[in-house]
Amino acid sequence: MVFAKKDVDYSLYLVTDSTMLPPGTTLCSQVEAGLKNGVTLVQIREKDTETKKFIEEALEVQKVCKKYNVPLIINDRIDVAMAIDADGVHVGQDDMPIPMVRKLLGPSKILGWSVGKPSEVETLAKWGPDMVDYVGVGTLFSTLTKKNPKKSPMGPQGAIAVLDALEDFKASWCRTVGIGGLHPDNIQRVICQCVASNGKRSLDGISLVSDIMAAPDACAATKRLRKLLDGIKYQFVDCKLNETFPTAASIQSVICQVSSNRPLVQHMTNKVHQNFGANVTLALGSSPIMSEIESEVSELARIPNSSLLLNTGSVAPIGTLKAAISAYNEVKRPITFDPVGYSATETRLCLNNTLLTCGQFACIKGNCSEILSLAKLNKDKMKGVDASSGKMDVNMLVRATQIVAFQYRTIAVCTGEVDCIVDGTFGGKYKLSSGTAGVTAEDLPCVIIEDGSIPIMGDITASGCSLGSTIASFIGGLDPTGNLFDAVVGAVLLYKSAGKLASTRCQGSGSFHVQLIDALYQLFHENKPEKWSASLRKFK
Ligand SMILES: Cc1ncc(COP(=O)(O)OP(=O)(O)O)c(N)n1
Ligand SMILES: Cc1nc(C(=O)O)sc1CCOP(=O)(O)O
Ligand SMILES: [Mg+2]
Repeated sequence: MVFAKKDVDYSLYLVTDSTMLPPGTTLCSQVEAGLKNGVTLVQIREKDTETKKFIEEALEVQKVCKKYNVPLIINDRIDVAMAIDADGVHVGQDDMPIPMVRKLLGPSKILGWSVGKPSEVETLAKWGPDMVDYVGVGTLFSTLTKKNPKKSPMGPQGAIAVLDALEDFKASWCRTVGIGGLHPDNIQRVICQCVASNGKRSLDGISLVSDIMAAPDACAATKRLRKLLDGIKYQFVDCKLNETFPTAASIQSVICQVSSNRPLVQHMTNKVHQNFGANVTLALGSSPIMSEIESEVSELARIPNSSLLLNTGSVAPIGTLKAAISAYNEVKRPITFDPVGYSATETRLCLNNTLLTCGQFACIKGNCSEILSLAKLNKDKMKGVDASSGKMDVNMLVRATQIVAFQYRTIAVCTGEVDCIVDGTFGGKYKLSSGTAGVTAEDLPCVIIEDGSIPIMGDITASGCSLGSTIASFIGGLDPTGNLFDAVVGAVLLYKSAGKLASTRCQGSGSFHVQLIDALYQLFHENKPEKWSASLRKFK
């Protein structure tokens, strides 16, 4: 049987591994459970099996695949694929070269290649459409399944680079599956985030081993995966996404919600910010907890209206930060991420990039240097952990903020004399293959907030970090019917207006600290956004 290549469904691609079978199951029983419940492509990958047994197993699996009219791919072994007339082969960078494999297989068989970087995409594009039919894009996340891996986890950002390369090198025929450490807690985020910058393609499917092969109930495991793949909405917070543009009235409503819900704002932050952040949070009718105890993050995340502020100036162990991200994502509670000094040092760059692959953030905020670096638009290294000096072109800031919002499917905030806020959540919508149907970062909703310069804001510690406390309070205090974009915009508008008000009342930086808390308290409890000094306008 020859499968027409254009008809191959890559959406749920099971790769076998009989070394992890649960008791009472067999290679074929796990494969059949998958096929019955939505697996669309099967690859037999038995790295430690002798040829004779491998052929026997492949023939059995082939029989099951034929029953469900699903193609069978053989891993590595072109000889076995030819011997049993399998539907295709998958090889990696260290296996037989693609042109040789294609010559042996002939033109009609499906040929897959493992790809981890754009230069490998350039090669396949040069070979043209008769060589590689699909690529396995990985390793997305760390996995124990692939022994002695040669590639370190690339995260969604690495996959985006591969998707961009496929578009740049015009390899439109080539399909894509993500692979490596894929499980129900990260699949929707991967499909949502892994979109080419031109919006024209996302992954065509996900490929996995242990989530099905090691599942005691492979039927249920496959059904769960199928449901995630066939969904259209990735609701990573229990409030509304991307509804309308913020107005004074909608911001007033946010403040009413925060007042009545009194959110618990867990701060994982630097020592300098802790005390001031706690006082800012209290001024906003919210309840701060400065906890970096890993064993209690799950409990805290489950408290109604919990909200996590993750400021990577924190000295908590990375394992604790990762545990906090998972805990809040698991219960769909918001995380505000502040990548302090994003690329100021190699250590910070590695820490921030690692955390950015670990979960979904409701809001990513940073100063213009941090946002420019996150968007990979900041050529030279950041100077220290302060925002870069000098005026920034607003168009450049907007572009960088839109890129960050688009790539992380988040609400991105770029702070400075002019604040820029972009909603990259797409209302939580996601789709295999077609990405955002061509919608790009430049098309994202963007607002600008300004109130003239407030130089003294830069003369106190933790003023930027405490905007994080304000955002975390506002998004944590939302009702399920509340809107995330309204809350983030409202927080930034309030914070800038309070800064301006405090600057008119203080005698110096010492009293400015106190005046800023007073101004936040006053404006919050008055709740008259239409009277605030900062201006809010749509960009474009
Ligand atoms: C769908 C898919 N993607 C990647 C791989 C990995 O192949 P390779 O790099 O050749 O490594 P081994 O699987 O041979 O260890 C794959 N098998 N399938
Ligand atoms: C077979 C394979 N290839 C990978 C790559 O990165 O190319 S990762 C991998 C194993 C994936 O197993 P699991 O779904 O259990 O994480
Ligand atoms: Mg291989």
